[in-house]
Amino acid sequence: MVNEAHPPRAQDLEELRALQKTGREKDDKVHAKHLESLSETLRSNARETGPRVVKGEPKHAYIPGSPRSLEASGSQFAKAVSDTGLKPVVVYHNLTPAELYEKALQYEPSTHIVSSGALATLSGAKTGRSPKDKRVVREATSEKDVWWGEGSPNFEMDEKTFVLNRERAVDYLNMLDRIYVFDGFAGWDPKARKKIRVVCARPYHALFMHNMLIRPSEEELAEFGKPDFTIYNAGAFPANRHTSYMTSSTSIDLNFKAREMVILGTQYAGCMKKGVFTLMNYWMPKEGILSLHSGCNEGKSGDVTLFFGLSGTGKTTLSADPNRELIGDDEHCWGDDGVFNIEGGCYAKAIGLKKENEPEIWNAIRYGTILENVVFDEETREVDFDNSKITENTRASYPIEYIDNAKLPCVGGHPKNIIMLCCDAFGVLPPVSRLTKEQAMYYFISGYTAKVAGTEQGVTEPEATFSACFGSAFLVWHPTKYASMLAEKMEQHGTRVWLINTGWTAGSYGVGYRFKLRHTRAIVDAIHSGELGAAEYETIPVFNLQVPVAVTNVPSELLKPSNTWADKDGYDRTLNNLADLFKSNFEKYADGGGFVSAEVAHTIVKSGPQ
Ligand SMILES: Nc1ncnc2c1ncn2[C@@H]1O[C@H](COP(=O)(O)OP(=O)(O)OP(=O)(O)O)[C@@H](O)[C@H]1O
Ligand SMILES: O=C([O-])CC(=O)C(=O)O
Ligand SMILES: [Ca+2]
Ligand SMILES: [Mn+2]
Repeated sequence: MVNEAHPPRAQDLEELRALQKTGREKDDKVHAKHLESLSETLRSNARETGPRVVKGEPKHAYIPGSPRSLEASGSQFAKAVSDTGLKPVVVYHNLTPAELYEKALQYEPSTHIVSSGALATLSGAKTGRSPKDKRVVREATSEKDVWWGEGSPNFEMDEKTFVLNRERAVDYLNMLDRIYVFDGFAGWDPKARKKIRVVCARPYHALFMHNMLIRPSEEELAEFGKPDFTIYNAGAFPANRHTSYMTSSTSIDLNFKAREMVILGTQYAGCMKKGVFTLMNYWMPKEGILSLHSGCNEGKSGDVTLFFGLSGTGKTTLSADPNRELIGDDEHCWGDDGVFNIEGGCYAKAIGLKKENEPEIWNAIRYGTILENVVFDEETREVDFDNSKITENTRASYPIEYIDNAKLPCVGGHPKNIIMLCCDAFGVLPPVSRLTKEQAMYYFISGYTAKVAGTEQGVTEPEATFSACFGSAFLVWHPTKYASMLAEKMEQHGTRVWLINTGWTAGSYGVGYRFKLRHTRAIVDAIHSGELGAAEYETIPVFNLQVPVAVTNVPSELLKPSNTWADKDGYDRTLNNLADLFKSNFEKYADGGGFVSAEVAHTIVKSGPQ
């Protein structure tokens, strides 16, 4: 029976659908300004003006003779269009997560919704950063500031080659049916923040930067204007291997003078966030602000802690603390007013994630969160966080406010404590030590961690990594520039420094085991409660590190690794071997790098292992 009491409000389906959505009047002037600015961003080097940029679905942008109409007529020449001047570019500017979900699900075959509501996707062949393919343009305005040569992460490129790669990326983007732009900020201090524009081909990349940058308000977006820096992400398109300097089909190129970055041949989203970080590592020290690869949180009394550490050492895991407000998990600046986060979101390692161990991160994995390269059940859409079939480096990207006790805005006072994290797979460094000022410099410049050599069967030898300032891959200036700024700030604010090993004990990887997360957390709690500031210490040999005799909720025998090794000779040998690795790594800093005197450098060297 038809219910005549409720006659339809619409006469046909189209009318019915029109009733479904409401919209607000948009300011035409703001709209036109955005289109003009987007067109300028997409201008190729070879043209006076940018392409015709339109908003809305491509069908509205249909023009006779365009590649679309050729495509519609079944022409085999559909894709063979060289004249981008006649092709309109449909640009989606600062879409909301809901809109980006829809685009991703519609156009990206590898993108799915999982049971928590998060968006699972694949980054393609590259599932981690490509530091060897990162290049910095050598040009007059920045040349003298940049750390070049041996040990530096900044492989050079000339301006001409950058233009070639930029053109390749821009042409690729202009030929697509639809592209995505996200405008946002880097840096929570309004005085220091930079306007970042990301142009990309994949909705997933736009959602990633929506999560990772600081999201502008409607007013801020209306007044955004010219960006300070633009990222062209053409990651699905390879670099031309015949171009100078290209060592592979991947190329990530930074140009400080042009204020641009070009990504070719990698879709791993982390490249974009660490590109922004590299930029800040160049710009911030120029303004007297120290940028750091670190997590950050704040206690109830307003005491701030920075967590330094290389990838996988525990910055994200340990900065998420139920008793403390999260300021950020990966990139911070320390200026005259205190600290501020660079980012608007977190990028957590997801491998082995368990609700019991990391409830804050677990709960952040929901609608709006991107899950990169995870494996899930085809029917139930339950994620198997233990599965590393695609990569060990599975990741979750979410806005910082998805962590319940995040502090917004993400700023804090001057740090009371600095915790330097390492994951020592050799199993010889103590779970916690208190560092002197000189030791703090030594361990900061050394930037030690040791990874397990690989996930292959039978490979048990850990591999030591020394990465200056716990993030050499992202540095622009010489490491001693950051180190001398850190020394000055710590001195001025009386910051205490601790070294925590979140890695192995009772033997190297393969024999011993990784410190339990609950023990590491108990150590962090003891630092924050003041317990370790007042504790009794003894000094262990070779590294001359001061180790507490007792820590609440940590078995005392764990505090000195020599206690936990069954093979005592093996312990001594491994300890001395690691000391030698530290010493030979530090040789290159013995002269102070021009930023600290040779005399100061000498006292720092003396504080390392002997
Ligand atoms: N004792 C421990 N302390 C800290 N983390 C531990 C410990 N034991 C295991 N882990 C695991 O180690 C990993 C630490 O990774 P985390 O994401 O915190 O690294 P990160 O320092 O933030 O690196 P990145 O800069 O790459 O983001 C997590 O997967 C965590 O579950
Ligand atoms: O940059 C990335 O891809 C992840 C990260 O935080 C790091 O490696 O330090
Ligand atoms: Ca992290
Ligand atoms: Mn990081």
